Amino acid sequence: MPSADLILPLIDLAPYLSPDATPSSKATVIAQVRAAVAEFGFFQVINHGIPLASQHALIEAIRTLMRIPKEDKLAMSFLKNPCRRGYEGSGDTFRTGDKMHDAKEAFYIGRPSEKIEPPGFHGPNIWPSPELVPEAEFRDPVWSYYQETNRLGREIWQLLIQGLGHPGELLSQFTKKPVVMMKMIRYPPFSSTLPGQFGVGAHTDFGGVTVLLQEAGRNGLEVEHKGEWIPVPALENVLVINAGDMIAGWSGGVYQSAKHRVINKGEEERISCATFWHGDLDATNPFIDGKGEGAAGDETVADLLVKRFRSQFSLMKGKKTEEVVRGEVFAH
Ligand SMILES: O=C(O)CCC(=O)C(=O)O
Ligand SMILES: [Fe+2]
Repeated sequence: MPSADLILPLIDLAPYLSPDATPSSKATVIAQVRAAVAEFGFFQVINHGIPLASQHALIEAIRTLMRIPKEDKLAMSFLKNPCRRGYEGSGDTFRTGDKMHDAKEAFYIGRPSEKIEPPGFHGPNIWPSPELVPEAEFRDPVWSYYQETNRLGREIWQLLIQGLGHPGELLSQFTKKPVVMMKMIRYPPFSSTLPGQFGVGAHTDFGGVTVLLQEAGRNGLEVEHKGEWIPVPALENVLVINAGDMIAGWSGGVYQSAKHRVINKGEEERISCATFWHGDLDATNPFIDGKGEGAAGDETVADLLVKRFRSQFSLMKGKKTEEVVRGEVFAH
């Protein structure tokens, strides 16, 4: 049962991001973020720097894309793409241990690279042809939001690094060409969902920082906290931030990676967009500089992502390591 009493912390990022932020106003935000991620693994933010118009344009773009004919969406299937970019149909994701596949459909883009780069995290994006969806209605607003959410993901990473007592500049050693995947999601209305089916089944995120935009008023996200499910209200111009397993592990357990799930109980579709800001493929734990807290270990971002993708999805059962490494079974 979702708990009505608990709410996630709501953090104002202005005292950290604004041009007149001072060392002391920044320190306050760093402490708030540390406390929230240590307790809940999740928090919500205001004054995050992503313009409202850009959020609205993104949501409209996702809605537009999801309305094109099914066969045109399937022609862009992420299952056929070596870097897992493109369209994920309802039912394509089945987490090990789930009773039923996810109801959601989604579309993925990431850092664009001309060539497919092993192990399959970097490569060209897929876009619908302009005849199908004019660039002004999908590609342009999506790309512009991707860049904004990238900037915010970087700031949150820096906040987390500072929260463990390290200088924020450590991030520039950790990342020059980070893996940043963006997943645009549509949840069908409740009446189109099978009995017992979740929009997204309970899971933790795999990697670094997740920045989540929920369409205002379309609730459905719940976060597990001490055995209870906390509903996360979908509020206008409020983003949700959470830490993934890589951060939790690298922080030596100071930061939490909380389980969460989505059930759209409404009679209207729900649109959301999650950006997963991981880090450079060959980067190792940025929380270690010999000073602050942090766990030891020399695994890279690529090692941890591949390991998690292999263990979580049934899709991967029976797949050979070479196939995983080629990126054939890479999904969020
Ligand atoms: O759509 C949401 O509100 C959450 C999505 C999510 O948890 C995910 O894609 O990992
Ligand atoms: Fe998630």
